[in-house]
Amino acid sequence: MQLANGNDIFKSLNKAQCRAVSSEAPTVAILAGPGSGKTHTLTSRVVWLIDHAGIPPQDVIVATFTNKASNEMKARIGNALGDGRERGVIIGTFHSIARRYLVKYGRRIGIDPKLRSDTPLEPPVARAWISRRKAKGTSDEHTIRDKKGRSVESQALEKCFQEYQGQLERSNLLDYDDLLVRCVELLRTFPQCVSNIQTVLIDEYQDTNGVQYDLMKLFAQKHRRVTIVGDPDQSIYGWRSAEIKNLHRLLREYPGTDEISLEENYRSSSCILDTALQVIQQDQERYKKVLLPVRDKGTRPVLRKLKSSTDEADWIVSEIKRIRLLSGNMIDFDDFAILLRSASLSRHIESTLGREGIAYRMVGGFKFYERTEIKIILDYMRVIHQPDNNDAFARIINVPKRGIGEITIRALLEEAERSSISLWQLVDKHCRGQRRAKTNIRQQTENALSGSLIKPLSNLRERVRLDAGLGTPMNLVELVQKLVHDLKFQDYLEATYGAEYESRWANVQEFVTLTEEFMRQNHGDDEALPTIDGVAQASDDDLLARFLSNVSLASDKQTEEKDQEGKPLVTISTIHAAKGLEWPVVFIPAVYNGSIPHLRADDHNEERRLLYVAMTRAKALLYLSCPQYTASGGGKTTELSSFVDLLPSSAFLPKGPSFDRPIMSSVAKILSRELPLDSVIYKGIPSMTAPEDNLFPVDPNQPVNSHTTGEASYGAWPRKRQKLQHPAKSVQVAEESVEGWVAPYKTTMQKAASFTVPQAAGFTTAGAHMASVAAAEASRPAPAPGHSAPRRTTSTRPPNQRSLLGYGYGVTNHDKTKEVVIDPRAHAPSIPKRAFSTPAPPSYARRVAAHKEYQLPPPPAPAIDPSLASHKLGAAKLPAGKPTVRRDEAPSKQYSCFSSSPTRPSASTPVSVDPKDGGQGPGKESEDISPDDRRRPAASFHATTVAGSLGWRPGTKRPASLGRSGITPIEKLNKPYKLTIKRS
Ligand SMILES: Nc1ncnc2c1ncn2[C@@H]1O[C@H](COP(=O)(O)OP(=O)(O)OP(=O)(O)O)[C@@H](O)[C@H]1O
Repeated sequence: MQLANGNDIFKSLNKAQCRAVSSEAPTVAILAGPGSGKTHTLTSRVVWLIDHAGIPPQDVIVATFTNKASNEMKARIGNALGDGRERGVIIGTFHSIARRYLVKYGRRIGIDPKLRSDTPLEPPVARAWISRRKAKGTSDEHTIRDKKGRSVESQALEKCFQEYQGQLERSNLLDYDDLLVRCVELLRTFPQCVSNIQTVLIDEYQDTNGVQYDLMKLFAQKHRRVTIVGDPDQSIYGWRSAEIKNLHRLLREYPGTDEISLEENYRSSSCILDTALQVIQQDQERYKKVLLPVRDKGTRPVLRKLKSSTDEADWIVSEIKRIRLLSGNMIDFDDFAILLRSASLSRHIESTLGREGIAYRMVGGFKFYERTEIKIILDYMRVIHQPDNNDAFARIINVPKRGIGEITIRALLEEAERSSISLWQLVDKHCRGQRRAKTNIRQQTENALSGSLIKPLSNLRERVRLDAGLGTPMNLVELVQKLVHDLKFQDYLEATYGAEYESRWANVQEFVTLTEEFMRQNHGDDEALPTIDGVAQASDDDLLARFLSNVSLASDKQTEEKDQEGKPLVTISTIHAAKGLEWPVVFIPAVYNGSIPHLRADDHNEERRLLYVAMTRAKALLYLSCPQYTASGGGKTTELSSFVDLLPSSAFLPKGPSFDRPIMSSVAKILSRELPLDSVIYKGIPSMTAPEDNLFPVDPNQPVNSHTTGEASYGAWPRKRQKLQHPAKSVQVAEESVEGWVAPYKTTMQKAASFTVPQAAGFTTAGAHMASVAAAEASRPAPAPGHSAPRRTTSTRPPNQRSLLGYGYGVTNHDKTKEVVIDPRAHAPSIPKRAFSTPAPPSYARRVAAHKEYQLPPPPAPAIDPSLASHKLGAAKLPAGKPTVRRDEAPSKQYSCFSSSPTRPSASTPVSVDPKDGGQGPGKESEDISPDDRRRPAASFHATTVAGSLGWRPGTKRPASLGRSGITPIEKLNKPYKLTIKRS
């Protein structure tokens, strides 16, 4: 059908969608599965009704579930109509539409147009009861049970309800539920208010509750023209009184409804859809319907098992980076969503994203450190640490309530300022009776403050201070637990937030876990600076101070991210808030019993539907994960969610897929995007990047690969800064696959004199490193005559891990025969296989010697005062000038974190790296250094920082990565080749 502006809205619709859009029936019910185009169809129907059926936009009401959905829908209608007519459509959530009617016509039922909404109500049980009573609409069920399952005396509640309502009316207040209830009252009493409305359309109908159903009917009372779209399988708001039975009610009350089902899923790959359907089909009572995939098969969803929640977060972030890199940025950060059953699960993921400099947005809630309950505890800790922190003290002085009003707090602050003392000191003086006259603080308030704030906090302060000499000091975990206990914080949350309290309490528990982890990771003085002769250092053993500054850095980072408009952001969302949305890649962490299905959920079918909703948000790649323990180094053991456990193991891949060309092409096809050329993809990949999901073992009981193999990776930073390993091991990695070859060019590593000196534990300079390596090499006993030097291993890659060189070319045999054969591409016959077989690394000493052949630039003026040149690194155990340890005695750990990483243009990395990384990442470094460079090991420099002429010397073996023509290694990666590496 051509619109007036020439657009054809039917062009993007299938047959069933076209029928739904142009149905002449007064009532149309479109019931279909996820991704079948319900919202798309509803939007098109609005356009059709306005443009084709000629209904004036202002006579159309469209109710959506969220403001975001209504904004999007309005934009789409506007795009199709193209002439601004969409501005007339009454579109919004039920609440916002109801509010509009009450503001315009509410006076008729005694509502002042300047009505205000929302007011806090206590106690919570009564509040929940009242809310549910209002949500039921005309339903007459007025008894409920409280949280512990006891039936609540409805008479008493009724009285409470009447008093509550009376108070609201006297104050011209409407609470959230009232908006709907009073609008129903208005439209019943004065139907003429909606006499113009010709048609009503409802999105996400399965989540309407009783009063919303009443409203829908009242909006449409004149013409009884209603269109609804919904999916009973996606009903996830039962806990908010959504009623699936509204569907039957509609069919009963609107006979002749045109029921249309949409059977094609346009969103997800067929593999994702199959697995999601297997989950929802476990519910035997559901309304069955057909849902057929339209998209490519794609790859199977991943079910990844990890050791702990911390590992889980690290793995998610490493996978995000892997996908982004190996897709050549075809998939960017805003294509990823991490969907959580509860917001309290976000903390590890937020902190890992922050540490990695990846910006994210939080949908459906606040970021962890911005949550009220967390802010309160932190403020208490700040006051304990520094009682003179006026801001923090003023925020907690009446939280929980101590009978101090705003006016008193202001008066106290002013008095403190006049007297040039802190608020704490002032209140302390009042409480001791040392001060009286100037404030209006009353005696009983003083007592309350003294007993509930000053004394307990002073006491805690004494107990956490190491220098108090009061025996074993209280540690951070004990401090938080004691605070939470003494403040009766659980009761406070319950009394303040009612039904919402559980998720807030879960955040508090998560905060306790955070302190436990902090304690585990900070038992030593990890933040030591080099000691300098004659310059004394203060001891930094105040864990509370360190903890608080880490938190500030992390939360500053979150705040800064607010300003990153236009920048692609990873989305973290609750599953509930993700309804109706879609992303190319979706992660669903914490898939264990207790999380999903949730510990306190009554309705397991609704929990299953939640998982189904989450899984069906994914277009091309879907990842589920389950940590073995809920926290690192301990925590509770978990059990895989029974919804997933019931599925055959063949439904999932045990780890992320290999993103070779065929797989990435299929992903591109599903997303209708263009996959960049291999050469473009390779250019963006730092050398030595592990192309596989191999950073964590598939069996979480096995040790973590990255820590044991030292394989370079773009994965997460090690949680704890690595101590300096013996240099010999680093050499081994640096020399991988280039034995017998003398570097004919200078590398950044050889310009060690120009490096800056990072002064943190675990770091050394490249120069120091090279000198010690040369010394180690020199101290190696010469091989006996007739014996060749012991052969060094050519790779530290584990047998099951593919080299980056193999990416995109179909590696075969890689762990069975210990031989990696990278299939040739047809147009690469000129490079003989043997030329690249088993290249052995040259000695590092020879490379150092080679480096001497080149003239180094004159050394820059010393950055450090020569008088301080005798400084020694504190915790960093630097090798002595002449290492005595022989290479073959070297410890097996590999040092993979050189701070002397050269600055590299970070063209493909739009994320600016914040040196303030929450104290959990690397030390302060140049902001020019891209995150990838930060963790690029020394071994990788040679491929990317070539400064001299290229080419290879006759008589030496050509390195695998350097072609005959002397092209740079990275260019070589962009060319077709055939490579065989024999692993000895
Ligand atoms: N006929 C079609 N041809 C191609 N793509 C379509 C078609 N119909 C819908 N789509 C696309 O399918 C995806 C899902 O559509 P939409 O969000 O409308 O589905 P939905 O049924 O409302 O999903 P859900 O119930 O899961 O929220 C969107 O990306 C949409 O553009």
